[in-house]
Amino acid sequence: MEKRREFKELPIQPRGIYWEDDFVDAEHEQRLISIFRDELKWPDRPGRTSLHYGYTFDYKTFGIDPEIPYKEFPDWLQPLIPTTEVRPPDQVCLQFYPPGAGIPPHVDAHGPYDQLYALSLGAPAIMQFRRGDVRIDVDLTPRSMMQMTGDSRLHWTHGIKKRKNDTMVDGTLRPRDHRWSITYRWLRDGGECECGNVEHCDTAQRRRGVEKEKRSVMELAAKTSADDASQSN
Ligand SMILES: O=C(O)CCC(=O)C(=O)O
Ligand SMILES: [Fe+2]
Repeated sequence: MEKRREFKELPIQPRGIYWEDDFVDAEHEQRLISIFRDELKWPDRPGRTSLHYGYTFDYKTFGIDPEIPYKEFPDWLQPLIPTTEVRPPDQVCLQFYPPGAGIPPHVDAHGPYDQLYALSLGAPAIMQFRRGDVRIDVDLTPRSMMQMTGDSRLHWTHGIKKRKNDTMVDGTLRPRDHRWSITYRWLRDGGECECGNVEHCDTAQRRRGVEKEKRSVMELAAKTSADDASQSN
C-alpha cells in the first residue's frame, strides 16, 4: 500500500517550507547511494557535480536548455517523484556534494519554474535561508523531502556553505560527509510570477527593463561574493 504523504509546514521563518521526514527508508537510501556511487557516470571535476533528468537545467538562463532532448526518468528515480503535484516534474537534478562542497545562496528562477522540491540523501548539511540580514539555518537531514513555497521560495535565498563542518545550535561541530540531493522543478504552467520582488525575481527584473545578460551577470556576481564571504566560516 502506498504510504500516505505527510508534508507539514515548518513552524519557522521563512514561511512556506513544507517537510516530510523519511520520504524513503534507510534501506532504500542505501540502495540509492550504491546506484549513485557505482552505476552513474558523474562529471569528472572537484566540488559539487550534477546529473539531469527530464529537461536539462540551463546554467546560463537558469531555465531549461531547449537544445538538450528530454531524458526519461531512470527506474530508480520513479519512486522518488513527489506525487503531491498534478503531474511529474519537468526537470530533476541529482547533485553530489563531496565533504566541504556547497551551493551559493540563490533563489531558483521564478520565471521558468513554479513548484520546487528537494530530497536529501547521505550525510546531513545545514542549509541557510537569508533575507536581508536575517539568516536561518535548516538542517537537511537525510531521507527528508522539502518543498519550498511562498516566502521561502520567492523572497529568501537558500544556500549551503562551502565548509568541512557545520556548527550546530549547541556549538558542536558536525563534520560534512558525502551528500546527494535531488531537486525537482515544475515549469510554470502559463502566467507569470507576480511577486514583484525586483531583487530576486527574474520576471520583475525583466519588467523593470533589467536585461537578461545583466541579470545573470548580476546574479553570478552576487553569488560569487556571497560564496567568497562564506569561505571564511
Ligand atoms: O542540495 C540541495 O538540497 C538543494 C540544492 C538547490 O538549492 C538547488 O539545486 O537549487
Ligand atoms: Fe535551489
